[in-house]
Amino acid sequence: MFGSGGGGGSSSQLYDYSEEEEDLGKVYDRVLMTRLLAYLKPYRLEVVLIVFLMIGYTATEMWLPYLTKLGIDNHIQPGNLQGLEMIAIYYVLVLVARFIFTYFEEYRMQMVGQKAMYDIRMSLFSHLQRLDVRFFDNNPVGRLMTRVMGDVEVLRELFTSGVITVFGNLLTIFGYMAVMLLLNWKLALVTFAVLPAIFAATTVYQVYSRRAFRDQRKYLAQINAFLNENIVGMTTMQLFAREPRSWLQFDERNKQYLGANLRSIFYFSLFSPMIEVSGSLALAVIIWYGGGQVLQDAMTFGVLFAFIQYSQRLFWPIRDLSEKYTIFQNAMASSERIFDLMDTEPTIVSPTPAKALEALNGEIEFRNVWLAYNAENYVLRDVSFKIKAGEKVAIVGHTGSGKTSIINLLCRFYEVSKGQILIDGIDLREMELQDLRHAINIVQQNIFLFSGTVEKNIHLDNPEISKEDAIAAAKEVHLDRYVQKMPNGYATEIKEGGAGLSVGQKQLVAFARALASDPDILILDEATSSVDTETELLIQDALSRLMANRTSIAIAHRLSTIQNADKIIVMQRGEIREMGTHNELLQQRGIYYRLYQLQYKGQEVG
Ligand SMILES: Nc1ncnc2c1ncn2[C@@H]1O[C@H](COP(=O)(O)OP(=O)(O)OP(=O)(O)O)[C@@H](O)[C@H]1O
Repeated sequence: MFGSGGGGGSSSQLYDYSEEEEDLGKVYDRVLMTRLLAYLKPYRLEVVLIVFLMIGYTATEMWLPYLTKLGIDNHIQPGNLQGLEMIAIYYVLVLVARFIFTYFEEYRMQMVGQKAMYDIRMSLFSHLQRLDVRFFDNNPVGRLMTRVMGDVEVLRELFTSGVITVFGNLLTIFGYMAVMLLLNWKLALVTFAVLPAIFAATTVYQVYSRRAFRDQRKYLAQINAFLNENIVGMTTMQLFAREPRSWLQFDERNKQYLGANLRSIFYFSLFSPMIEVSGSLALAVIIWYGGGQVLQDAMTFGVLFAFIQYSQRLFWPIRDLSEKYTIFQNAMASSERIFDLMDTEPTIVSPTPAKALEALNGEIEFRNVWLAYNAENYVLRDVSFKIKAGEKVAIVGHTGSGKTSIINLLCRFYEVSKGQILIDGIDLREMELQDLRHAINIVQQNIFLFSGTVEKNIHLDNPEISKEDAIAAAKEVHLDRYVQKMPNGYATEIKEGGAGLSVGQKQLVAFARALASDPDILILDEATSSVDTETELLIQDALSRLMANRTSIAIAHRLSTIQNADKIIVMQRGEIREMGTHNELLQQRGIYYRLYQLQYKGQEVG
């Protein structure tokens, strides 16, 4: 008995994705199979057609040896050439029919498989889009990519050469056996005597190849994860001259993968001739027993000749079936992981019914808010504050003090553990998520630019933002002057991740993006990286334009931002320790004062 597939669970080790590849799992699981077959439902007519094509193929295929028997027994042996050409014509016609059946069956089957995979990929992707940030914290990109592309590809094999062809294989096997029994049941039974040997060879092959196969998948997953991490982190690796170490680590994984591949090939190389030998054994038996019968006139030579062909054709579907075993096993493991992902429900969802939001004023209140990302490990403790509509607030504090966490909660990327967050007096949890995210715009520290034009990176395909709006926003935040210098202006293609733009330019693109969407509340996670003085002045001016006439919260790293703030919230170890204006807080000579001396004072000019 095989254990059920691993699935789920997060790995803390760097490259260890093995736990989810450990078990190859069951060959057949009714629940999984039912869910999988549901994806064939929209194509059930196609499937019925494929089954008919398959029956047609098997039926035509079975005629071929029989026609040779007719030719030998009725014409060649008695020396009666009349009608032999008709048999030759029939033979060709049957071959053509078989070709047509094969072509349509194969084409339709691949098409249904591809369409079903398209559907699964779409539902996986839209499911991923609904999942909340916490899920992505725990699931590395590599793993999710494997789900959407790798695991789904395994299922394609199940749909195209698994489910339906098993039926075809069984049909062929039983069809041939029936015809052989009808032609000469004694010779048929003698031929079938070889079948146990084939089944034994197949079983042995399955047992040994399974382990090799499992290792293959495990090591491949590890190589993928390793490659992913190393390519993404190539610059850091080169900077720290880690190439030789990484080379050795890759070599080790590559060797393991090679070993598993070779083992798998070894078993297959052994299995293939074993099937061949069994086939030849059947041939020997037929010649020996059948030949004897022909000499005793108990059987015609044509039947013997047909039997030789039937027996050879019988072994291919049997061998095919043994390969299906692996396909089923893989598909069950993959589908278990895919459904695991599909069954992961987002924890942060819109309520039903949600409160309808008219235009927001942008008043924010945190009421005794607590947050723990993990268990009872609170990173925000009893945080309470109010921000009036249109106020500019700066949050400051040492690293890890909980500044980003406040923003994460306000955008409802995470749920509060205790307490309440209200916008215009409405609890976030009572709002439609779409409405909330529409009302808030966040300029993050790591600005994400999509591959596409500058213009697209500003309006992000939002139909409410026209090209003119996008350009106006770019002008307002001083991005325009840089875009004008680009080869194609706003139509200039930006590479994925914004490679080719400077840090300052990227920030301006993000500002233009935020301004164009005209949010009620603006959140700014200020970048710490410094830019040249000229750009810095442009950024500061852009910022003040961006923040004008709307509620804004900034995790502040700029002196200008804190000086311009109506209120500064000072965080320490997850708690609000001080709150007030720049001057008020300086006078208190408390945490802010020290922080100011350490972090901000140096930015003072003159
Ligand atoms: N996704 C997460 N899962 C678990 N713990 C987290 C997560 N994000 C942050 N933390 C933890 O919560 C605490 C507060 O982190 P937070 O990012 O809010 O601090 P911060 O003040 O914004 O720090 P920085 O100035 O360095 O960005 C830290 O101890 C951090 O390790």
